[in-house]
Amino acid sequence: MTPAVEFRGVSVHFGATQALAPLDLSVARGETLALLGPSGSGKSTALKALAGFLRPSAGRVLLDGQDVTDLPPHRRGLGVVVQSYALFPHQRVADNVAFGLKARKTRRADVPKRVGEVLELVGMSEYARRYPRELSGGQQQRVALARALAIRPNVLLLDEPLSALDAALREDMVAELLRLRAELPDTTLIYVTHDQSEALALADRIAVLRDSRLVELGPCEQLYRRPATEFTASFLGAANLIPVELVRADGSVATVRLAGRELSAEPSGTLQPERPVALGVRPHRISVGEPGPDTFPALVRGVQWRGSGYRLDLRLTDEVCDIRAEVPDSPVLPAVGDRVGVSIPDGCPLVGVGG
Ligand SMILES: Nc1ncnc2c1ncn2[C@@H]1O[C@H](COP(=O)(O)OP(=O)(O)OP(=O)(O)O)[C@@H](O)[C@H]1O
Repeated sequence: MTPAVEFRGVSVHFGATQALAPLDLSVARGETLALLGPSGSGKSTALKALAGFLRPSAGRVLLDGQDVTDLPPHRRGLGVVVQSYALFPHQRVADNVAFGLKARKTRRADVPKRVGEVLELVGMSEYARRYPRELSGGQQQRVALARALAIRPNVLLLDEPLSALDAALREDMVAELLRLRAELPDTTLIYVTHDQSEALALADRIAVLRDSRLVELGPCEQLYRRPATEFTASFLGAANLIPVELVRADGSVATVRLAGRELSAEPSGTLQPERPVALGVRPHRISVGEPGPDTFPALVRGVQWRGSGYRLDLRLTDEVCDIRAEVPDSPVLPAVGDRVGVSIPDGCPLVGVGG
């Protein structure tokens, strides 16, 4: 089937700076793709090239199989929501939402009905006559969404849409977006974020960007459970990367050695024979207890209360490797300076390091 969105070798330069290395990426109709990466990794640049806000230095952008590289933004038929809601302050909510419809010369008589429909969709019907300043941040963001949806776009682009909101509101908005998602099954959604939990919650697939390059692309669960690169492992879920020695690799199972003990691991991606490897261990999968013959000796270097549990900063003493553990609240909690025993489960992903 023809992809809804296709980047074909799209690259962007600003003078000598490469903001986006040649990107090849297809997004299916109805799919949600998250572009995830740290600040400056090229996410917004990719989105702007797609929206037509900047012209690629090379490559083509296709929508539904049509080359739109030379079309201005308003002729691409995309819905766009950016971080700062960019509502018109002197217009009421309903007029803000109607803006795109009028610009597209929608029949006058159809405008109020369409505005009503999308305000209903985002749960803002009662606020149609308010001004943006009379709304909370979350409500303004809903209006911005309604405005983008009013033109019934096949593709909706969201650039860090929740980053101006506080943590609790962000979580509510993720739930809202999921509900909206279910109501618009044919709309393709491209969601730019540096927040891995938003990407995991919303996306079907995640494209991980680093230093202007796509480093990994795949379904959320695959990237989380079997990241192919150390970067994805550490960025998506903040895995500890513990250097280990590869004893043998046999398809989907490998045996590794850490501090003289063997563990089984799951190699993801291709392991290069000469390249060092690391075990990607999520902080919540590490357990901490009394030192014993089946545990790795460690020194407690930091204890932080996190409400629902504790974060422990530990040094594996045999390996001189620092790791983080997240442990539930417990009556017997280690203190800084304590010597403890760390257990690492079998089956953690094994990734190549460097290169
Ligand atoms: N107009 C510009 N002129 C020069 N360099 C730019 C311009 N826009 C972006 N860049 C550079 O291109 C690179 C990618 O920027 P981009 O905004 O796409 O990153 P991002 O991943 O969206 O970051 P953030 O999460 O901080 O928004 C960065 O190194 C940035 O400094």
